[in-house]
Amino acid sequence: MNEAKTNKFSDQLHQAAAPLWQKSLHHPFITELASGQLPLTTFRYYLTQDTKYLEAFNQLHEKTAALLPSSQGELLLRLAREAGEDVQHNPILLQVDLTAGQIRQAPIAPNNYAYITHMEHQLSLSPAAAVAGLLPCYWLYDELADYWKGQTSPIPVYQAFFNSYQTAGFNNSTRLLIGLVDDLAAENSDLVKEQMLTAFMRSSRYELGFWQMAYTHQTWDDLEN
Ligand SMILES: Cc1ncc(CN)c(N)n1
Repeated sequence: MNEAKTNKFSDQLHQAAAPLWQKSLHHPFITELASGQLPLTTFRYYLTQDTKYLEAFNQLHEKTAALLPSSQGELLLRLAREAGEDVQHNPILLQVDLTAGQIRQAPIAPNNYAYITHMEHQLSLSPAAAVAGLLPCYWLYDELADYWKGQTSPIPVYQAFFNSYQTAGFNNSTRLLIGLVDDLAAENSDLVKEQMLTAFMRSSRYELGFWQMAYTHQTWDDLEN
């Protein structure tokens, strides 16, 4: 076994989150996307919430980059640009006739709100925790993309969604962010590393919650029941 690999902080993170990520991989939202059985209204709900999420996520990159030394901040902004998730020009939104106005008018759902708020909170703890909180968004979808390589959905727009994450740009951005997290862990104290682990695990839970939120079309009224 490669000792350098097993000593990496990101390996610890991956190991801790693996059971949660397995649940994401096998969530009914994902399996029904692949089988083609997912209702289009559910996919539209997901895309509506995801567009709001990605807008906030882009801003979080900028806020986090501003707290990092300039070389690390520039790297963070570059990998976000090169990941290929362009919320302004997402062809999948066009394919399901989802307009910017419809997305704006839809209320943000509780899990989405909590996930974004959680990532924003990390900014007040440490830049390293903020970066670690961003990582599951890349890394989980990169693993999903790998899993999706063997799948073909009978619904073309669901297949287009799978394909959109199977790009060298997304994979490369994920690798760069993992490297940045490892660098930050190496530079920081045990206390900060603990913050990083907590931020990463909570983001992983909110990722799993995101599928469930979309699958059930979660609303704020649901919190009363
Ligand atoms: C909620 C969520 N998590 C992750 C990704 C992929 N960056 C995404 N688009 N949306």
